[in-house]
Amino acid sequence: MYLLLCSFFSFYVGAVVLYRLLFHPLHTFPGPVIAALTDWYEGYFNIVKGGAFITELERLHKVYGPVIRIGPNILHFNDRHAYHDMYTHGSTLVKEPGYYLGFMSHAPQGLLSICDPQDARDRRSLLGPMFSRRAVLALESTIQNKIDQLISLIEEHYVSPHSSVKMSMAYRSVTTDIITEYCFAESANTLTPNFDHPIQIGVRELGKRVWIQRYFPFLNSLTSKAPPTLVQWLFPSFRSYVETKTGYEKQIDGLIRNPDSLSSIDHETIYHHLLNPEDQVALSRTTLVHEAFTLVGAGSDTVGNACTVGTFFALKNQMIGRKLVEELREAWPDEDKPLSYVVLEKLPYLTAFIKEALRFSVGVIHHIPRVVGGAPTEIGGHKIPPGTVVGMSSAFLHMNPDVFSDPYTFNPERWLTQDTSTMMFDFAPFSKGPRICIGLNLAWCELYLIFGNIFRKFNMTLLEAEVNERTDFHQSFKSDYISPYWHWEDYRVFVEKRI
Ligand code: HEM
Repeated sequence: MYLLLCSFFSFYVGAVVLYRLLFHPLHTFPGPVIAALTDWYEGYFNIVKGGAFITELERLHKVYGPVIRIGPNILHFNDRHAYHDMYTHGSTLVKEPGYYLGFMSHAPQGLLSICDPQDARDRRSLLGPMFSRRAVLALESTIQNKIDQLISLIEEHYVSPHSSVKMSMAYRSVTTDIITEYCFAESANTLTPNFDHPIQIGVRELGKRVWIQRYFPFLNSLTSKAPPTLVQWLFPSFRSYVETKTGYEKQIDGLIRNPDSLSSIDHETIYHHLLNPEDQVALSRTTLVHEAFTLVGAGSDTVGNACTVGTFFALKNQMIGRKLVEELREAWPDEDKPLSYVVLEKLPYLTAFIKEALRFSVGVIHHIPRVVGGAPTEIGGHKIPPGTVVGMSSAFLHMNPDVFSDPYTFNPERWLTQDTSTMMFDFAPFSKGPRICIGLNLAWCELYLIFGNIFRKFNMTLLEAEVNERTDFHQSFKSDYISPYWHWEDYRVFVEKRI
């Protein structure tokens, strides 16, 4: 019996190997043999090598060319035309459920994980008004208030030659407080003097487990079904997740019990749009909790990351920092009076700087996988069979020397040239097409206000000793945990008040 089972198993494995190597519709695409056989090729780099698949992709494209087979049924491209075929014009391609329901297994009913195009359109139509430019301008003062809190904390605790600020944590604290206040009119209040609120520490730690969650989503189902106290006891690092979830549930339960209380909330929130939608079925309590997790997750680290990267390069290259400050000082002579977003966004150097920060910080560094629909589709000049999973990390788009000359140099000046249309077409920090980031208006506003205030009000100096000079994409200076993790991101700065 044992022998029979072994023979059957060997026969099965042999047949799968033969099929994947010789008969699978993707068998003519180049790539490592092991990747053609198993999805665990990518899994190995993601989990065992700590987010190193992005570096491996760079190597593979050098060896095999612009299109490579990175899994039995997955192709990765390094070709700007392919990017636009998949995302910009790719409304027929849909999100790949295995990926989204895996890494978002704590919030599968939130917008980010919705794969069906009609369902996504429905949800976007509910959330869209909350994140329109008009809505962002209407809530600008709530964003500015949080930035004022950040400025006060830095002034009170760090304007001294004896202390320094870890900017990544300062930025993540302010962006978390902004997104929670903006969405719920209830800030998470993570802006604390040491910028070490447990939510911040927890999120960064849990972020590094995103690949475990992606490949073993059932672990999340288990923890979400178990009593919260047991989860916290078994996994102390889940504490902030459990507490955050309980906080969302409390607010949502209160609103469901007493919908009239919506009118007494300080300002418009997502619940004004999501509770009792006019032309859609009411969203369940679970869906509301998942949406809250999605918006906070998508809207905090991303902006914090762009701020961390931009500040690093503005301080590393003093010329960039000087130009920023000169422009800000001229436009904003009295720093005690706030300067509005609509004025800041007209400043050419600040605008160029923010675009460069977004280009360099990439946004979402992992390729965002899409599935080819019912008919073969042309992508980057290749006929791709239905059912194939395709993708391209926007790091390859942003670091393409044919469009962004000397791409590994952080250079805001590139955006000050006459014609930036080709660069703008390939500028995709928020992705493109029907599933483009829904929070991009809010993100731009935050970036102008945060950079504007920080560089106008403080003179910052990088603690050189802590800085790893490597900023090119060919070295292992970054990790792909869906968001990028920069190995130098924990740099610290000395701060002086600018007079
Ligand atoms: C610099 C800041 C930001 C960057 C670089 C960024 C980047 C992105 C990218 C690349 C996507 C596509 C992801 C995918 O298809 O898998 C996305 C989607 C999304 N983003 Fe952002 N984002 C930023 C800020 C925000 C903010 C402030 C919010 C707050 C509301 C937000 C909410 C979302 C949501 C809900 C989605 C899913 C949209 C959908 O699937 O239809 N993002 N973002």
